[in-house]
Amino acid sequence: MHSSDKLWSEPIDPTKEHPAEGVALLRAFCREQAATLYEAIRNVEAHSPFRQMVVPGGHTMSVAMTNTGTFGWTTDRTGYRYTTDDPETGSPWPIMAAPLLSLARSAAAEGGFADFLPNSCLINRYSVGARLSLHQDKNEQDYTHPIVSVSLGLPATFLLGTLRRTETPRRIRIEHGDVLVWGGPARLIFHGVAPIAAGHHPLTGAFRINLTFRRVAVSG
Ligand SMILES: O=C(O)CCC(=O)C(=O)O
Ligand SMILES: [Fe+2]
Repeated sequence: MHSSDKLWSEPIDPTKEHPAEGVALLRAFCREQAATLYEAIRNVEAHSPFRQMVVPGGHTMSVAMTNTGTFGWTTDRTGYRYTTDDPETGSPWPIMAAPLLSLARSAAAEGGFADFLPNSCLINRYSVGARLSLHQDKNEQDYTHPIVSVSLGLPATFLLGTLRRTETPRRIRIEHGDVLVWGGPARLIFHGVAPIAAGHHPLTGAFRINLTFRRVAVSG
């Protein structure tokens, strides 16, 4: 039996950890709603498919991405940006579904950031071997709002760094249903994801899915 097969019958025991100042790790916070969240993701994917984007250096990312919300994060050879339209379809990014928005808001509040109103949700899909190198989230222009980062499906090793790129990040195992919230003094921490190990998850199959909710400055 896969260890992940047990997930649905295990008692839900959410716990809150504070791995660093301004960082909250909400264990199993959205496990009960995972199927509803995943349905919303599948609906986004039907309109704006996952795609592997190219970074300015010319390298193709191993993570496949799409977006939901008013603004979607994209990259191509010319740089990183937020757009209101999906460059692949020419249509606006799909509207953020109510269960996604309410999860982001409640997780932020639980993490100490009341009244978070995200207008962007980047959906990252990791297959075996996919990774995200150490980076800061700094394309949003207004850093008073936190980041809410939701994990579904296969587990991952999250690399939790500090405000300095050269400091060795802590390795934190993140599981299906866990939510990480960071902001305030931690808003610009370096972070990343180690290569995903092969596995099978009853909800997402061969993938890990991450939802990264942000509030992007509307003008400027
Ligand atoms: O997949 C994750 O857990 C992190 C994603 C992330 O850091 C990002 O999309 O900026
Ligand atoms: Fe990030």
